[in-house]
Amino acid sequence: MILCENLGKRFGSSWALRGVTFEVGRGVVLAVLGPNGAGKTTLVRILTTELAPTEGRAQVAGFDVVREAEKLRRVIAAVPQEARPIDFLTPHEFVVSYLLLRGYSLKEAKRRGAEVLKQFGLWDVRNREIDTLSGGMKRRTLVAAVFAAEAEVVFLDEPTTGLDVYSRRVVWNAVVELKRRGATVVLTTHYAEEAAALADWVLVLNGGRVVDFAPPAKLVESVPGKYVVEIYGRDGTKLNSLAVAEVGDRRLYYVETPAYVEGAVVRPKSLEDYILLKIGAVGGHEGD
Ligand SMILES: Nc1ncnc2c1ncn2[C@@H]1O[C@H](COP(=O)(O)OP(=O)(O)OP(=O)(O)O)[C@@H](O)[C@H]1O
Repeated sequence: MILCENLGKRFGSSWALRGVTFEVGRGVVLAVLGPNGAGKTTLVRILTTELAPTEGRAQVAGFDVVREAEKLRRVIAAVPQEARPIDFLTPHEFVVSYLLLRGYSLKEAKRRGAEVLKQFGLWDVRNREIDTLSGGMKRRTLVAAVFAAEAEVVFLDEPTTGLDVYSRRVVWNAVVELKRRGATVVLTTHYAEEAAALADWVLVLNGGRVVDFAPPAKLVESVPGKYVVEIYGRDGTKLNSLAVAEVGDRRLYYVETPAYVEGAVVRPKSLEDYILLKIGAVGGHEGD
């Protein structure tokens, strides 16, 4: 359903993406993880036909992103990173007009619109001007419209950034339902727990290169030990740890068995630990 071969994008003299190769099938949720500037948005922009690659090739739903861009646009839907719904419309008007633009009849657009506005907890505010809604509700309106469109491939670039815990889960449910319907979903995120909760496959980018491409559980497995002892401003060298991640004065010790240290937090390892160890160690945090 999505195929990239040696995909690269250069801006001026620097490469935002280089040598990106991977393939995912239908009904798969792919999370793209990586630090700021890793190339996540550039990849999504190429796959949604917004940007042309400098080298390599990519296919989405059987269409080449350059040569068959027109056809491809009909079977995908996307929420770009910083997109906002049109302010002077209401959520109802916005969702219905989005569906009309995508070729739904007015009757179908209204029916489907009502369905998703309820599902996304926007029914009570459906007739308020979007301008008067909170940032999270605006973002939910946008995701609701894209979700309503029943596209074959859906791209969500940081769909839950800035959302409260309830709204985040509303979006998560939408992703699960898209997958259940057989859609392929590409999701960029900075939240490891989001990727762990939703993704079948994770593409990890750093500095424009693929660092890993694997199911989330495999990435967690690659973290040494079973537990993490997090200590702030103190030494934990007596813990016999298998690996250590350092974030300023905070040290994370990866151990086989949980150990008690005063003032420490002990927890099972997670996908976040994979990122801290693998990306934290090699990554540059541009723009942080
Ligand atoms: N239009 C552009 N012109 C020049 N450089 C660009 C352009 N778009 C992106 N870049 C550069 O390409 C690199 C990758 O950027 P991209 O936005 O894809 O990263 P990202 O992983 O989405 O980052 P973030 O997590 O901060 O959103 C960065 O170094 C960025 O500065």
